Amino acid sequence: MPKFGKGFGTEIASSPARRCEQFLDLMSVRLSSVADYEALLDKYDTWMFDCDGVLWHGDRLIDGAVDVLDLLRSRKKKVLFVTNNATKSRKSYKGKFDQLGVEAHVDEIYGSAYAAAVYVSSVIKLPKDKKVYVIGMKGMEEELHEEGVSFLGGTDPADCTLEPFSLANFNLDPDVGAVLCGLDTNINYTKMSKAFQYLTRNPGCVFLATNEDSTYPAGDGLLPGAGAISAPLRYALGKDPVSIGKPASTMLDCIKAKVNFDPKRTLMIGDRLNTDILFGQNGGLSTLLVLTGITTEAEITGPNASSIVPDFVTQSIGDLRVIPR
Ligand SMILES: O=C(O)[C@H](O)[C@H](O)COP(=O)(O)O
Ligand SMILES: [Mg+2]
Repeated sequence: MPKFGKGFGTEIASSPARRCEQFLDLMSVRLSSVADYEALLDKYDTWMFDCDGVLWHGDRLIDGAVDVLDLLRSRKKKVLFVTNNATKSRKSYKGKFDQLGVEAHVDEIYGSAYAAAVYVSSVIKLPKDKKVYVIGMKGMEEELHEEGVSFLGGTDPADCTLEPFSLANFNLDPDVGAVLCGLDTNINYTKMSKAFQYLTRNPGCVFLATNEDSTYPAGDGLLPGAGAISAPLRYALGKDPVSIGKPASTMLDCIKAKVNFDPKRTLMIGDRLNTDILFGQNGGLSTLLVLTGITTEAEITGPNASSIVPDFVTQSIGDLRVIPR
């Protein structure tokens, strides 16, 4: 089983035994045999799946993903879906799973729109008379509504426009206490300008992002992600938002509030090192990287390998189909 290096710059221990432990601890394990995959099944009771790049590309399922999810459920494993994609609410994600013929239940689905709404209502406890200016889509609005948080912007036609933005005609809403920025395929200068006004003119207005993924794997290739949507605001403001999605712990806190699981017997499966794998590591989970999404072989092997090193690597989640039913 080929192995390759984890982090670099680790102080090499003096004793041979400790050196050996260090060496093994710094290595990922590339899964390849039925025994490898069966050992994962024995070791982990809870399986947390990232979605884009692991289960699907856009609306195109990754080959074998459904079979593996069915296998896990047949073995009484707890299956959870943990996505940074804020375009859909938990309920509308359930609709996507249904459309794709994948068994999933709303309380198994945790998206960054949900985590952001919980963060606004329960972590920063935005006062009820305050509002959120949304750069984002329906999913974000549905989750904010579900949490009883007032909002403006988002899918409002007045904001989804390519008309020139007129500052002279803009009425600043003094009740906006937060700007929440997520993946928004209707992004435009009006939304950026309004968000900028709130963040520079409303005292104490907080800058939040659902997640910071630079890109995401859509059906036919890569597209700019939520991180690319908030980037112009970061640059204009000269400050970063509080990012709520993976790798931050907020998402795991939302899951812990609803689901009992043992982190030591939980496996996080993802395609992006700096969100999914780091999220797992931050939460004390084991991590499995698949190469069907963002991360490439070159990022985990060779001289420029990332310092974020998953516990396990396999080409695709579909590889686990070899496990006998
Ligand atoms: O915001 C984005 O860039 C994408 O929605 C995000 O990368 C995809 O989320 P995932 O299911 O991979 O966490
Ligand atoms: Mg992904």
